[in-house]
Amino acid sequence: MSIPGLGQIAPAAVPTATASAAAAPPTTTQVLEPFWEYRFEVPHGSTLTIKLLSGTAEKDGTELAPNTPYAFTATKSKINTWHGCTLEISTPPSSSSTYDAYTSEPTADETPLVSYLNLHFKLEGLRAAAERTPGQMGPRVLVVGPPNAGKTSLVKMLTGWATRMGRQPLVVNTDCREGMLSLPGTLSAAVFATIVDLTTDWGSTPSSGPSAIPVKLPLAYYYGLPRPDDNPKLYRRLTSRLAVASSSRLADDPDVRTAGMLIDTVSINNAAGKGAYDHVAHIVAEFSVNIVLVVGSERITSEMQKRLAGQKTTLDEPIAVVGLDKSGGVVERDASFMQQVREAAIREYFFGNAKVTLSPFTQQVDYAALSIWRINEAPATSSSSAAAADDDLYTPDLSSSSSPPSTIERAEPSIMMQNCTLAVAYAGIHDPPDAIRDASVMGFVYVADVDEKRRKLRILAPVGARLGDRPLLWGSWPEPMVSLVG
Ligand SMILES: Nc1ncnc2c1ncn2[C@@H]1O[C@H](COP(=O)(O)OP(=O)(O)OP(=O)(O)O)[C@@H](O)[C@H]1O
Repeated sequence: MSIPGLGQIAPAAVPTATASAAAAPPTTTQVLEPFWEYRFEVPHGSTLTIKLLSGTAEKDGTELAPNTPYAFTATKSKINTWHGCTLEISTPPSSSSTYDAYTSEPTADETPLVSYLNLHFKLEGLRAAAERTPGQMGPRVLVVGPPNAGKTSLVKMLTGWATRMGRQPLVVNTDCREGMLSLPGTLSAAVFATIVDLTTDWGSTPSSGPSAIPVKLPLAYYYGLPRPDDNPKLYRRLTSRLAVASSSRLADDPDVRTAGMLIDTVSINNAAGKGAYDHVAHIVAEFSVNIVLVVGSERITSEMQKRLAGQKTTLDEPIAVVGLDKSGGVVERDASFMQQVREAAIREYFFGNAKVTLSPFTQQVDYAALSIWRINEAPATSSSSAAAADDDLYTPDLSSSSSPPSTIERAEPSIMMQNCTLAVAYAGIHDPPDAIRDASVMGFVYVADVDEKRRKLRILAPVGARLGDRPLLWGSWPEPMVSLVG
């Protein structure tokens, strides 16, 4: 069997479990030659444990410690090696299923990992140059591409490699469908100065419990809708807020400034119209992006080159658009897999994971005690998009002087809120709607039950603070869960 760009697949599983050890987890060893990668898919409810027996290996840029078991669940990913390694793979009997494991032929000029690593060294050169020149910023890199191109994986690898070289990049997630160190529906940014917990996506969402891996505290804004086009004005408003906060973080901290930014984005699919490119152009302008990486699409690469031709950043630097190959190993994650991932993230936020158990506080709250604000969908109308279309590139229309009308409105609690996750805004309940809309997120609460007769809500919160003191933002993403508590 052959995977485009990665040559011949050579299954290299060598069973080591003996027939007599029937109760022991089935264990195999995988021997990986230099540049090979081991791909695995673990469904929900299953666990796959990987231990590095010898050599060196990494997952998305973060090295595996030797002889340490890493348990993966509900994930599709890979372990790769530059120098060769031996991995021990075990699947506990309780696992309902596991997928086949593969290794790929070591073809250095066919694996995009080598070009990704070269790119990292190029970025490293820019960081070193920024270090030599006081006040200069390191690269601000934006990763775009079609769905399932490996964009997030690339951002993770560049982050992992940068932190291993002692850099402290600011990593920004503008993909509202997935959360980074936060729940889905949020746009967030965090400085990565230490390693990522490689059994999770980006590391766990900061919670009230202890953690073995240093916790990264993100700055997050709640968008609460699945697509930027569901409310383009709000999406741009919040990305602009995030950009302002990110730029000031870079200005304040020389280590972060020289490391620069790595920004993940929402996918641009084939049917994407001008709006999708306008969102990208907005992010390029607001974050002063000087390198746009396009993964796995010549069409998007040439569209971006056309749109950004001759453009300069606010610092008067040219903007480079670089097309990169997609890895043949990237897998599609279907809607139900992703829904389970979102549910697991919410569950983990309140109840912890296999390593840390959390006990959320449950409170009965009167309707009248809460200040809840609904985030509405407000797709661009044809007249407003026509107005925006008069310029091929992004025209900044969201400066603080021309604030858009508020896109949130006061909501009376209702049964519609049952099983919804609400964001707690860093604002006062008497603040004007625009200030509440623009506020960053303190945390989340979950509506376990709505009693319409008694006009009470049963709410789960990670800490026992009074809920009436802060406005709560109610969006439609992440979607209501089946039920978090019995
Ligand atoms: N070489 C690989 N081998 C196996 N799995 C991989 C490989 N590269 C990426 N993946 C997995 O493929 C899935 C999709 O990758 P990723 O999330 O990076 O893509 P994306 O372009 O960001 O997706 P989206 O369109 O959802 O934003 C992830 O589960 C990722 O871990």
